[in-house]
Amino acid sequence: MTYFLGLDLGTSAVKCILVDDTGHVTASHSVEYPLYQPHPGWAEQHPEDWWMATVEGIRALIQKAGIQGNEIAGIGFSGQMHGSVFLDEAQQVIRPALLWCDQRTGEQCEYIENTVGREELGRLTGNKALTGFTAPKIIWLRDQEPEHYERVRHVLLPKDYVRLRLTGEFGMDMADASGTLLLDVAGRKWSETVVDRLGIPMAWLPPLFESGDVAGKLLPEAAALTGLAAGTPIVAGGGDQACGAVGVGVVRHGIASVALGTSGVVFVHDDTYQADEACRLHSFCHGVPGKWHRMGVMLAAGGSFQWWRNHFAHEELEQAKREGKDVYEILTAEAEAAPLGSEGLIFLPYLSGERTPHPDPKARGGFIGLNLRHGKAHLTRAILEGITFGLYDSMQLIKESGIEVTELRVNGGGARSPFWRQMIADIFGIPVVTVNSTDGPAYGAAIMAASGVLQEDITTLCEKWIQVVDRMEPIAENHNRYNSYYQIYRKLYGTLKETFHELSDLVQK
Ligand SMILES: Nc1ncnc2c1ncn2[C@@H]1O[C@H](COP(=O)(O)OP(=O)(O)O)[C@@H](O)[C@H]1O
Ligand SMILES: O=C(CO)[C@@H](O)[C@H](O)COP(=O)(O)O
Repeated sequence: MTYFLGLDLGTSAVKCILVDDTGHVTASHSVEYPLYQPHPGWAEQHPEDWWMATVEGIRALIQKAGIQGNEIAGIGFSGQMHGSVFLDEAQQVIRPALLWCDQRTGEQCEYIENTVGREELGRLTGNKALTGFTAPKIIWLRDQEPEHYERVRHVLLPKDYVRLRLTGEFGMDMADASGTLLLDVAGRKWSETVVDRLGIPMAWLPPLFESGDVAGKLLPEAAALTGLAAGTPIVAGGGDQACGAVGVGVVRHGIASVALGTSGVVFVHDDTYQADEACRLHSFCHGVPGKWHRMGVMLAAGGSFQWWRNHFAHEELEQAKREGKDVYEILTAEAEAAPLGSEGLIFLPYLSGERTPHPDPKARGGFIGLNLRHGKAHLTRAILEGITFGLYDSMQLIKESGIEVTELRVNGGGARSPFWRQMIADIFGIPVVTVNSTDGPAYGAAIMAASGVLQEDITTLCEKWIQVVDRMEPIAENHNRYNSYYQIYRKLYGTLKETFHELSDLVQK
């Protein structure tokens, strides 16, 4: 049997899946690694942790599946986007990587917009300067750690660093490169103008590939460590959002994906390059060669729910341990018992600041409307509702761009919950569909690997391999009731913005 290996280097773990040549997932294995927050708003990881976890994950997967490494015909890589891996002349990591959710680069974003010109930047890259993107991180290093900046010879994104260790080759796919703010997204090439105006040496940036292109072959030493066969082809893969969309079949108009990972994303496919003047949505290259996509990104979607679990779900964590259950299932069951609208309680999910639709690193979270009747179940439900309202904000921008969406395909950890899926259908007023693969980005990466090795296009493979297994219709009455809450939700950021900034500044002092 021939297999393809899909790897997703996520924020919390690397997820490894094995897919056979009919598209069936035969085994999976995840290995977690830590995230460091040395200061408020900072988020870093050690590239060495990604490498060790990937090696361990692949080894364990092969063992679990009971196959030989040489039965794997190709490898595809998905990865958390935007993170900066700085390498020196000897390809050694200079400092921990700054991640997509790191908010330290507000000043550098202003500098970039002033240096390149705000409108010019939008015209050249399709995007505006956002704190999570890679270019502001490079400028931050120049400003704050000049001794490190001096040593930089290569800048890579997270999965591209691990692929370098596997193959010895530098490379980056168009989809992930779009999130650097250095790509001419329309032209699918590095923007010489932006790179030049920011004084970043072009030699630091790797060669570009489409997602299904073979970007290297497995080195013998990496084969010995992982149990794979030397020479196995590795395709360029994609940023996790493009891979996730491919993994649920969002490769044509009319279908949107909703990703509920640590971040939350609403994603639509574009056949041609499209960007709105104000760059309110991200306009990026898709993982489908020659196609594009737009998306709105929330920074703490599943991340808000995870925060709630970590700090306020001690009883549920104990119960989960005792009964061998998933703590999120216990929490969502509690939330389901509270009434729609959480009896007048609204949660604002800006725990990590926000990107879409409020690009504001100083935005903060909150519960609005608390009264004495409210108990824990109300708060848990309000969190899920608030996250979903935040995603619906992105859908409003998509609708305003004239895109009609008739179906939503969910992926990411949050998509496991039928209660949350129905809530999404009800709030959006659009049917929510689940597909046979629940491994979104890793599955998309495996499709890209198969595309590169079998020389079949990604869209055809999606049509062959992906089937709809469940569909939830929106309930009209719930949509109307949620809409009354949403109208209040969408006013709250504007009302509280100044307060958020004052609070954020107090903590920074
Ligand atoms: N059974 C579940 N019900 C609801 N939400 C869940 C469930 N399992 C996981 N989640 C949510 O999914 C998130 C993790 O999603 P995942 O796609 O694994 O994230 P990442 O790729 O960022 O590491 C958790 O933080 C949590 O909010
Ligand atoms: O910043 C973005 C997309 O622009 C995030 O989607 C990251 O790519 C990480 O996502 P998770 O899968 O960890 O939520």
